[in-house]
Amino acid sequence: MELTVQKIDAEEFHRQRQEVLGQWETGKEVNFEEAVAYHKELPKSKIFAEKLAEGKAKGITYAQPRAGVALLNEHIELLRYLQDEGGADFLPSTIDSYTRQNRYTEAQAGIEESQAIGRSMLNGFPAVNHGVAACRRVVESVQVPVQVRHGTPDARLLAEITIAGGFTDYEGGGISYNIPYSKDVSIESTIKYWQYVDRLIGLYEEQGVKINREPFGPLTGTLVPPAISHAVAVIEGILAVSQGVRSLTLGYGQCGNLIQDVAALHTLPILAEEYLAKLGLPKVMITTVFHQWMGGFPQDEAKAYGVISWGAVAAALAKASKVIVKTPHEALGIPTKEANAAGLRTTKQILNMLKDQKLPMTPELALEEEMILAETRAILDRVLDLGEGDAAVGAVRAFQAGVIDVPFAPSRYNSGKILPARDTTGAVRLLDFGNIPFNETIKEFHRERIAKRGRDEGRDPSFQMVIDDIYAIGKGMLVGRPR
Ligand SMILES: CCC[C@H]1O[C@@H](n2cnc3c(N)ncnc32)[C@H](O)[C@@H]1O
Repeated sequence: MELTVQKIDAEEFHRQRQEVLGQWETGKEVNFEEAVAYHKELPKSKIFAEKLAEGKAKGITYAQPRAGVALLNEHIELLRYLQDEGGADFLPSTIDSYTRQNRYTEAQAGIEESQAIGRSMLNGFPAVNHGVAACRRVVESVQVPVQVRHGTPDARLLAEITIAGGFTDYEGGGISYNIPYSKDVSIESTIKYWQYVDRLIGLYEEQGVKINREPFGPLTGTLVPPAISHAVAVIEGILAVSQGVRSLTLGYGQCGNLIQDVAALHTLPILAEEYLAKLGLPKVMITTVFHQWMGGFPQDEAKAYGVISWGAVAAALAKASKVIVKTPHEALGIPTKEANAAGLRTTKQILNMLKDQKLPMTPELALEEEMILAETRAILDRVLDLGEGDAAVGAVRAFQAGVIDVPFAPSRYNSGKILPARDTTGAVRLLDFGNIPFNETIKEFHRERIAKRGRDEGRDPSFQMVIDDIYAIGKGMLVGRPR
């Protein structure tokens, strides 16, 4: 099938579906018509898009953790704990790494090992192996909507199983779950895999079943400038809506400078609506998700709570629809349920205290918003030029040309020529622009701010700044100042 943004035709979808449902034995549990009927029985309180719409109308910022363990009963116990003790407004099921790589045989071995040893030997919930009925037990065991969170390049079977299993939100995308998660998988192949996922959700939507889609905003989560992650988020939104998705949560990973982060959250939905309209695509519900700092964390738990709190402040002042919460065990590994719940309570304390405040518009905030809009438009317009109007073709060509370039990405399909560094206020700028299509005005904006940092620190801007910034937060700072 040649790459196109156009809706997958019914025959091609059906052909793929036979193959996908045969990839593991639990695929035969999926019955689309039965699953539609199951979804229609779900109470409104368990439908992600409905709760997001309520929150959007009331200006609420919801809190959601990441969480997943190998065995079904323990996973349910974990989610209930995060709901009851953490106050989670939404729940995840974070999927294990074997399942993310379609290695269901190893996932099965991990389940058996976990049963034998009595603790989770997988770093997430192996939903494909557990199957549809088990997913429904998860959904029926909690009071709030549940979302599939993962990092799967070929996420087709996982989508079939979990959506038939009652999950009402599905994270990821053909770019955002490739570039940061794979080394050697073509962008064309993962865009196609994810067009299947979005078409499946389009088919549910056509039956009146709302399934929300959340492209993975942070990408590598390491000094990713807002315009880069916004460009990917908007493209994945275009690809999803083109297949029939009607409810999108677009995401952004905290960078750490409050003005920049608030400007990023304000501009993301504006850009999405602008480009969906430009391409003549239908209006859809757009919400936003703010990810608390995705880079290196301090080991000291008190400092970790500081980072978590700062992420909660930025999410609240940006009026994000949802914030994804970190835990004080971030520097250590998979958090205990107690640590996970603690991160949630810290976050909700901040959200509750700040819910009646907002960051006033200032010249600095207005300028930051103007720059993010101009930068993202420069990238997206070039993507559409390269694709001759087709966002799917344009995305592949844009990565080939380095027009989209994600810092610190493992994928060999990513140019890796750009180099980000913080300016003296901690905002993320570009030290090296690679082939990103920014005009001289934009480049000067970045250069002069990084030059100012150099003067403040008595050193020439260099790669050392980048290295210092990568370790800064883990060492208790934001800007990687020289010792
Ligand atoms: C984008 C994913 C990175 C983040 O995702 C967290 N993460 C991964 N797997 C689990 C899990 N099984 N339970 C709780 N958190 C998890 C990591 O800590 C990190 O913050």
